[in-house]
Amino acid sequence: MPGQKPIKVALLGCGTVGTEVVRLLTDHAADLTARVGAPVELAGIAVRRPNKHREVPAELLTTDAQALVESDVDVVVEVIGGIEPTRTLLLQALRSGKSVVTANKALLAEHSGELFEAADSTGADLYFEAAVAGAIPLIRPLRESLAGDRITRVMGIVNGTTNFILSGMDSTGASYGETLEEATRLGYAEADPTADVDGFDAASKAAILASLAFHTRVTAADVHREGIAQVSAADIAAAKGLGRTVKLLAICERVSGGGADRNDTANASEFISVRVHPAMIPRTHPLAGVNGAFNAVFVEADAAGEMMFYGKGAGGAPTASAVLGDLVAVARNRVVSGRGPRESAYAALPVRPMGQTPTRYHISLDVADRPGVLSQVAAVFAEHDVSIAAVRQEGRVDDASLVIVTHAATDAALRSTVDKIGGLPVVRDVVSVMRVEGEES
Ligand SMILES: NC(=O)C1=CN([C@@H]2O[C@H](COP(=O)(O)OP(=O)(O)OC[C@H]3O[C@@H](n4cnc5c(N)ncnc54)[C@H](O)[C@@H]3O)[C@@H](O)[C@H]2O)C=CC1
Ligand SMILES: N[C@@H](CC=O)C(=O)O
Ligand code: NA
Repeated sequence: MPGQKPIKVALLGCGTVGTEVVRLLTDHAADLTARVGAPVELAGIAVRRPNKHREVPAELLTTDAQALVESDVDVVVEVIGGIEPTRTLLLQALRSGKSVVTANKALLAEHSGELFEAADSTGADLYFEAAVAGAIPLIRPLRESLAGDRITRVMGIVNGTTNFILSGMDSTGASYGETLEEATRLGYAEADPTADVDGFDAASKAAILASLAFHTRVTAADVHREGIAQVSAADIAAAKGLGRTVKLLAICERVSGGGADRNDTANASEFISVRVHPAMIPRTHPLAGVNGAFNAVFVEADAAGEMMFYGKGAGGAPTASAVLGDLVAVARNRVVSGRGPRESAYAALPVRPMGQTPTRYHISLDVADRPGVLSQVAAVFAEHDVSIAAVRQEGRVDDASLVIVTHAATDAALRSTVDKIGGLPVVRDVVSVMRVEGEES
């Protein structure tokens, strides 16, 4: 592209992902120029400690991220993470007409509204493929490919660290601590791994997916969130014994209801439900075979039917691949003075609280092996209006295990049922209580 003005890029952050972004930009410079139609030039890299980055050209490093954003660049690529200073830096970039590419799901899940408004104020692009499911193309399919369809459900495994831990516990019996350490060493875990383990990372991703799928602004605060800290070896063993496995699922659903006011969930004609929690799924379910740091997401749409997206959801290189894809897209837009998709939140569907979202449960109990136990337990379920779908009892010498799977029940009904059952003299221990997904109800 002789004579074509270069697209100048500011990179904010040079950790696990940033280092790989620099490598891909450098290694693929000629191809990127050909694909964009102009040279893509790294103008500077903002870091905290320049002496820790011997792998990147020293003359590009700066500790002044704000000055870099204010300089004569076209695109700001943000791979620092967290809310501040990134929110301020990206608002500044967008308000001065610079396109932004970010991998920062935590920021998008809380502040996408103001970021999109800042982008609209100047016609800048905001792209974020890396923010959900790393390398897997998922944001672009939802924002563009499926923009003409009606998406009804998005469900999947969107956190590599927790999937690495749960699949390790399931296959090798490895301890929770060991696998978390390994996930951190491999660059999957967030700077603070509690964001992964407590489900915050998956909840941010669920908020982004639900916003795109349902044309509604959904924030992390709208997402019901449970992490994996409470998943015990007993839960994993109970699941295995019944041909199931435990996964941390992000589930975004369109649900019919009975009004149109976003805050009036009792009378809305359509809601959405957005939740992240561990669940037992059948070992035959396609998500059961998604192991290690891999992610997989099912999307169901009226006309398209069912689709599954699978691949590497974490790690430096896979995430950098998604960042580079976005960089090429925004750079191409600048070359032709075009623009990518804006925010689409016109539907503004109400989010149904988890308390009104029934799910199925698996309950394992250690009980005394004597006549009448099952009827005592069943009576407590009936008393709380929780309907039993299946029961399995296995006797041992002096005690037995009782496994119950319910039809869909609310959290509140299930909790009071389990509390009362735990207090029955014939129940020795409530071994495991977990939601069940992926089975016919
Ligand atoms: N590691 C992964 O697998 C994935 C990460 N992401 C997201 O990518 C972003 C970056 O993640 P990682 O590279 O893993 O994190 P990291 O912690 O390895 O890198 C972040 C870097 O930013 C630097 N930094 C912090 N504050 C700064 C400031 N004010 N100015 C300049 N540099 C600053 C840190 O020193 C660090 O080197 C996060 O938003 C993360 O959620 C998204 C998908 C996958
Ligand atoms: N910490 C995240 C990284 C990618 O988003 C994960 O484990 O999936
Ligand atoms: Na992605």
